[in-house]
Amino acid sequence: MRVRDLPLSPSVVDHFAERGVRELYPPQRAAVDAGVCEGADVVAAVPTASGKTFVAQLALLTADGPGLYVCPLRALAREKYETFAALPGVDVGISTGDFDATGEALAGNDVVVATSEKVDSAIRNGASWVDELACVVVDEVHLLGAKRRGPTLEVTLATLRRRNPDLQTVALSATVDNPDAIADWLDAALVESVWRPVDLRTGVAVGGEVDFDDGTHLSVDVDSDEVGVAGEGDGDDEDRPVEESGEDGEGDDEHDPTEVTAALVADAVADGGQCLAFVRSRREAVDLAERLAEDGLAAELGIEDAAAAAAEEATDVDGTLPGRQLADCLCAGVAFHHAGLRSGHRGVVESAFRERDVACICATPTLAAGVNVPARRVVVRDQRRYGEGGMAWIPTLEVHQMCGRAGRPGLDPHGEAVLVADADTREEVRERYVAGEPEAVESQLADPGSLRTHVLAAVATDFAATESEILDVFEGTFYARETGAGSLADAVAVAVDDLVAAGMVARETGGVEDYRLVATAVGETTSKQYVRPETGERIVAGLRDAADLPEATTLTAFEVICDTPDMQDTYLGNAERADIYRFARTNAAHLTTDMTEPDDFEGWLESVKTARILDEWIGGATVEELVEQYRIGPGDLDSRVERAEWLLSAAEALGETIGVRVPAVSRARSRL
Ligand SMILES: Nc1ncnc2c1ncn2[C@@H]1O[C@H](COP(=O)(O)OP(=O)(O)OP(=O)(O)O)[C@@H](O)[C@H]1O
Repeated sequence: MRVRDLPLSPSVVDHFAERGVRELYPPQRAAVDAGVCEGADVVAAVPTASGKTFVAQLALLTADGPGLYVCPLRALAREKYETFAALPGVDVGISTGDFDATGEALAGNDVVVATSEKVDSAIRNGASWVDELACVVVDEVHLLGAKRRGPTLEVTLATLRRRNPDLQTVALSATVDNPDAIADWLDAALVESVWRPVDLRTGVAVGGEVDFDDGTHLSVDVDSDEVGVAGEGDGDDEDRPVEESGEDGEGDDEHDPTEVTAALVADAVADGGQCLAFVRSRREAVDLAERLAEDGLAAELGIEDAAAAAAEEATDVDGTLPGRQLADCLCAGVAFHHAGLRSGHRGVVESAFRERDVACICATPTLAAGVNVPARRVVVRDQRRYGEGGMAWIPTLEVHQMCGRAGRPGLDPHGEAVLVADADTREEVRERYVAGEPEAVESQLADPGSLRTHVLAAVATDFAATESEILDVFEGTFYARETGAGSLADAVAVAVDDLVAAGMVARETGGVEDYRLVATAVGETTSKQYVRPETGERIVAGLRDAADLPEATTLTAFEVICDTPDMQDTYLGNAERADIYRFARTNAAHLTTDMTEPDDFEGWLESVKTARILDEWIGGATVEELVEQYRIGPGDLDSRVERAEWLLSAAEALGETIGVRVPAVSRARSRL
């Protein structure tokens, strides 16, 4: 099937032809056969990098009105926005920030690219453009199974479909175990395929010997003189401490996973190929990159000048320690990539890799989630990482997404993914990740925190005034389709009680169930400001306490907003604990929490650390100084500043709602 035979304008056909897209890939053809160009609801579950974006574009370009492309990650939204904006004659808008705005400016666009949080927020704030949509495309729909994002995604999609029964829904998924359940939920045709534009072979390495699943074998020379650097884990999820990782081969360089990885990378680069190497934590990514930088990969690939230019670009972003480390690695043709890097640095790394100015990126699994960086060989050095219950195997779905980055269409005869194991883990690694199926997607809507948030939103937007009406709102969710909305009844009742106790919802007498649920003024503001009920409650209490302090300062304002579940945790190392403790004691007069009060003292001290960082930031400290002093990633600082702006603006709105004015809040916000 040819692109020019599709119902697309000639300029759009030319646009695709210029990018080498003339014939449809088999899964794309299947999506067309399923009616994606004629308004049909379609779920496409296909491997990484097999052309899902084109299916999205087909649906959006042929829809009978404006389209919405919902994307789980902001970094990805920007990339997709640029892809769509390049289409001739299509007006594209993007909406990823400003949690409390309706985004009415988006109304005139043909296509809007947004995160599900943004769409949810727009709905809560009464945006009318969502009712005009003809088509919604949800990318990475398997993220329904993610703890916080998943419930927002399914409730938002259910709400859009309830408000607009003619809405065409197209959902794109990685290969998962139950795509039929997702298709069932959306009453959509299922396109399921394992086809890939480049064949992928996956192998397990023990020492320098790799056995691939297609029966082929590869031997690489592992340098047994090197002393491995894997050994001091520091942080994942991504910045929590991790148990030592040298377990797989300490004292035996032949099996040191880092040296095996280095040998696999060197082998691919010697053959002119680029690599991605995945490790469990940020620290490991930096350590591995620094180790690989010793191997002269830039010279091997003949990219010294381009590598030096990429390093210069990285230096231009900032002068922080991670920035300098990155620039040094880039000079040697190697990079690292993780969520603690600033988006500017991540952008330099991604585009340098696409331009072939970097031989290898050492990354945490976040890179595998959607960013388009195909490589000849992918090496997954770590398959276990630290989680809530200790070291645990990484989900198969995630490892498959990493492996799926192997193989560049038209350039490589096949992609290669290698999982580094040892003699003891070889079989388990093979069974889990080579022979094993990815996990099924499971709804997380029953999680009490998520349910409280979405119950409050349903009441505050007047979609529901009784518990049974709340269940009606949830009727269209994946959870309800899988287990029946009725099974949520008890959990919804608990959520309502919690919200009443928190002063977010009130029971007014009268109505079909003898009472009506209404949002209190605080509940309404909390929902509109897009903060969680627990955050709203903490801010309200904090503002009242702050108003009673002899002198509330900007530190007070930051302490209040940092001690909420909507602010990210900031890791507090052993060495810093005493210092932050002293800081809290010295500044006790400016804090709303007495040191004897918190149930979770550690958590509160972490909040004080974040508050202190933000207070120093508005006091004029540079990114370089803060990164150095608090061992925080520059990207982490950026994201905390951004969240602080949002939470301070929510605090101002809540202060207005309860009639409590704390000038320090506005001062902190304007200085931020
Ligand atoms: N029919 C086609 N012919 C040639 N190239 C194509 C075709 N369809 C897509 N491509 C190219 O294949 C590459 C991967 O496509 P795309 O990014 O859409 O994959 P994806 O499935 O969305 O990946 P991800 O798993 O990252 O979401 C892109 O460079 C795209 O231009």
